[in-house]
Amino acid sequence: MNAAVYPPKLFVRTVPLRGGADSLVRRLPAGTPLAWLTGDGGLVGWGEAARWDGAPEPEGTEPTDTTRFTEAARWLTGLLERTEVEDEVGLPGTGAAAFGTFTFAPASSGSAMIVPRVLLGRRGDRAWLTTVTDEPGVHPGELLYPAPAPRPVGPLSWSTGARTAAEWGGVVAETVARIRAGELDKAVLARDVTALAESPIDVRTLLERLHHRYPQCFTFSVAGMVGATPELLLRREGRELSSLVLAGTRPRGASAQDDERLAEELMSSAKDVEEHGLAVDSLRDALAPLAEELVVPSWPHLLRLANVQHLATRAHALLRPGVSALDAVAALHPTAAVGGTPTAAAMRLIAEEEGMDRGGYAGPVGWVDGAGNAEWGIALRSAHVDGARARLFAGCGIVAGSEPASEVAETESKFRPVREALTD
Ligand SMILES: C=C(O[C@H]1C=CC=C(C(=O)O)[C@@H]1O)C(=O)O
Repeated sequence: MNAAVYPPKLFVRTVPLRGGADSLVRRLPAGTPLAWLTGDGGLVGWGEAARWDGAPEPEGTEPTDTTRFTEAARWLTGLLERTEVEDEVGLPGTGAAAFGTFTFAPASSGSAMIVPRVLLGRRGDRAWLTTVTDEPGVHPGELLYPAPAPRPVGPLSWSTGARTAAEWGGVVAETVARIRAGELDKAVLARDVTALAESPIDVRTLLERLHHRYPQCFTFSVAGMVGATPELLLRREGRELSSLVLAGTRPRGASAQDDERLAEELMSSAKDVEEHGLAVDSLRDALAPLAEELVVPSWPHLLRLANVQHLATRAHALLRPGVSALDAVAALHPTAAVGGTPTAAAMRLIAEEEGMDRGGYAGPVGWVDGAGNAEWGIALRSAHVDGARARLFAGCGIVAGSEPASEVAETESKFRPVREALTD
């Protein structure tokens, strides 16, 4: 059924939670949790009051096609028009809110938007509960039963994805040759590995471990996509937009001295500064037509995570009136941190060379509320979890100066967050 045609009428109520909500994950029932967790708060949800599933575009559709975003935006607008909201809190994420995941490429399946039946949120010392019903005045009073504790994952068997590490190194070498021949400037190539557990994986276990180990990241779970991404495609509050662009990577060092040496090497590497610059340029070019003001620092800073360190640039914009969060998501995806430069040539090369369907990996993932506030990350350091199976993804920006062996090593560092979250 195409839910986009007949969104249901919904009744939404948000109330403050006086006792706070210390661990959002610990409130989640098992099943298919919805989550967006940041250092100091976030949103978790469960149940489905309304859902949109994007139909994949036909094979051969232009890789930069944005139909899935416009369809989702149309569905959301229709839904919000038919929604009655009582909001006693009035913060970003209160009132009507939907979680979403979009595929990297238009011809993949997996784009979805979900309005949960129950949503629990926290921002600083404010916490709230939102309930969504099909009839007015029947909001259940007590929904915060203690949930059963998350289950360990148990033993896993690992297998190669579309390509072995060695084969993928060959693809990197081929891509470097195409870049040096002048076909394009940059392409972000990814590979996958699969883990199979003996019983369905409890996503809450992954969320808890990822959030604990990567508090600066955005830990998410939406329609099977689970991970902890450091890359913020956009945050929209009112008309203010911010974005954190990442590209250029080194591992963390074994000692403080080693760490410092790797950081200095990264900050002064012409190859990484070029790779980063292309990602920043793609964001600036996509955002400029949507913005009245745009501030992009001219030099990146260093972002240190538990597994890797990155070159990072935080951009700020004041959006033109009428530009919605999903308009901005559609315009910004894919930045050259996950696609390449020029975008269309890089998307074609990715489709030809990678030998796999990325699904939601490297696509936008996040949430949007009825007032238009939103946070969307890029689904990196992530896996698609389906029952007992998790398919993990990791990719690297390839430019003329890239070396296959170091790119293979970099993918291993980028698999680590989910690999370790799966390990009891
Ligand atoms: C494509 C990924 O990372 C991107 C984001 C940060 C740094 C990157 C890099 O240095 O290659 C990538 O552009 C990934 O984690 O799968």
